[in-house]
Amino acid sequence: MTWTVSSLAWTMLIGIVSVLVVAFIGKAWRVRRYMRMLQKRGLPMPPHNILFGHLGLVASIQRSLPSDAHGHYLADQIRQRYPELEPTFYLDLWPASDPILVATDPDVIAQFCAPDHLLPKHPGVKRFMYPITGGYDLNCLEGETWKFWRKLFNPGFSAGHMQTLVPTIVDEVCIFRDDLSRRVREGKMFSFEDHALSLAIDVIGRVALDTKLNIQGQPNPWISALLNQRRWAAFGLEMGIGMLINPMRYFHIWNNRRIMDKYINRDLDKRYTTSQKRTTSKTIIDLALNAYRSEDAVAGNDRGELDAVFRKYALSQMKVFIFAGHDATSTTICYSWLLLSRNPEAMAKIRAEHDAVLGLDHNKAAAVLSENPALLNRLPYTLAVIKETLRLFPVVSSPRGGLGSFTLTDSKGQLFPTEGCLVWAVHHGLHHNPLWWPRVDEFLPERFLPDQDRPEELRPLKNAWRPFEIGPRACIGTELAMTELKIVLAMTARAFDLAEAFSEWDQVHKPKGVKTVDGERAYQTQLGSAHPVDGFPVRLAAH
Ligand code: HEM
Repeated sequence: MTWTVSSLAWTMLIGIVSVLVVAFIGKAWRVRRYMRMLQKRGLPMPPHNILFGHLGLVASIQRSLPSDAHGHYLADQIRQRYPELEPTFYLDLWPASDPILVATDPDVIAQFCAPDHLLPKHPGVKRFMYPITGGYDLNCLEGETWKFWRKLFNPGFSAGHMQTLVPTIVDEVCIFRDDLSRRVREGKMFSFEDHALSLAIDVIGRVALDTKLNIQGQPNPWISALLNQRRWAAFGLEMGIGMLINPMRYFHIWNNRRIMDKYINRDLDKRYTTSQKRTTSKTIIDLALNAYRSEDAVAGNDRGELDAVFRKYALSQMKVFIFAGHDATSTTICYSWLLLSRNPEAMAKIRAEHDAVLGLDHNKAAAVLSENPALLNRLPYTLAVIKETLRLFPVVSSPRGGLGSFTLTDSKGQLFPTEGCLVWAVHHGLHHNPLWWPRVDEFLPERFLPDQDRPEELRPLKNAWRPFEIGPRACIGTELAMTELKIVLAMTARAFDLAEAFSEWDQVHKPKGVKTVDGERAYQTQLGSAHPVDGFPVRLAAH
């Protein structure tokens, strides 16, 4: 009997494995044949191998890059290897990914991000966001549910509302500037990114939760859990199968979520019970609670406490704002400082603009801005520096899911089917393509000056600058990010001189393997979005 049961179990196991192997080979065959069919139609792709697709090419690119380089470098690395390849092309990385349609052509990207022609988010977005938000957040939602929440939160990010937030942001930047002054006195190498991250978290804490998180003062358990959660987030197989199925990954995701939810639930409940009335506040938490109270008012309900469905969505939304609200902004603070430190002429121009608009005493910039927030609109060179930083170091890209009925057309009239594809608007590839950008690798803020102050040959092409994406799913936090970045530069550019300290960092940490991307040591690494590698080590002096 024992023999019979065990042989039955073995037979079933072998049967299941055989079915899986046959399904795997069948799918591989279909994907490779599909790619060959597209290739025969003349659609662009790098040389395709019938057995391995483009896995060999990508493996060879990966070997030439640092092991922790961000995935968005891939598109531009392929362009460099195949300069005659069109800016929209297919990549076959199955089983690591669905077939990919890489888009670095502004007009092609505009076709699937446009209001009347919008592809849905790729399922990888939800997979990626799941550990961080649970997946019921603005970034992951679709259709009517997405529209409802987007409309609800839009007033919290309007340009007018941003002006009212300037004094609050200035308060937080004062702490940032004082911490940097302390670093100057210490005279040691330190991670600039740690300070930028803490600042951006404190700012979004005030804007979203109306709470002074004070991360710049001391660690906070729920924010530590959120930051730790980024390590476990995966779009696809990029962290390797071993790590994906590692039980410890699931334990960390569960535990971090437990810690985050406890804190945010407490805030939600406190806010809801202390004030049962609608408020005029435009913080994210109040906008969400107001909507809930309105539902009650219309239905004549008195639910006493928040219901489970609302709580699930509200929690997810608070987390996406705290996460997205600090992540890309802090990276941009780092890279704007890096680029200014490498370009003394640009640094001199931005300082001159601040002297002219905010007064000669940089210590008074905080008071001047708090009193007159509209002065931020009179800093065109500062704005141009930020835009050029986001061109050279974009932080996020836009992955969409292809549809059977949905075809893209390039300038030659070639039709690109999208069914079953990850349709990937790669902002890094778009911003680094010499087809769209003259003197593509140079830091030239002048590109983004108003028409009368800009050399005509540097005029940016329509739709080619899209670090926040364009269209209905564009970043809701654009105004906040731009306001915050301008304030940071206005309050710090004249106070400090920064020197990147990667050589010193390397001497201490002795990293192994390749440590540059196209000669750039301060390359971007994946941690949530694209972050400066090694925490951006610097030395700072008073200016
Ligand atoms: C430099 C800073 C930032 C950059 C470069 C950036 C970039 C982006 C991009 C490219 C998208 C679209 C993603 C896609 O198409 O799949 C996006 C969406 C989003 N961003 Fe940002 N972002 C920044 C700052 C912020 C801030 C400060 C907040 C919050 C206050 C925020 C919240 C969001 C949210 C909630 C979405 C999803 C919007 C929706 O689908 O309706 N971001 N961001």
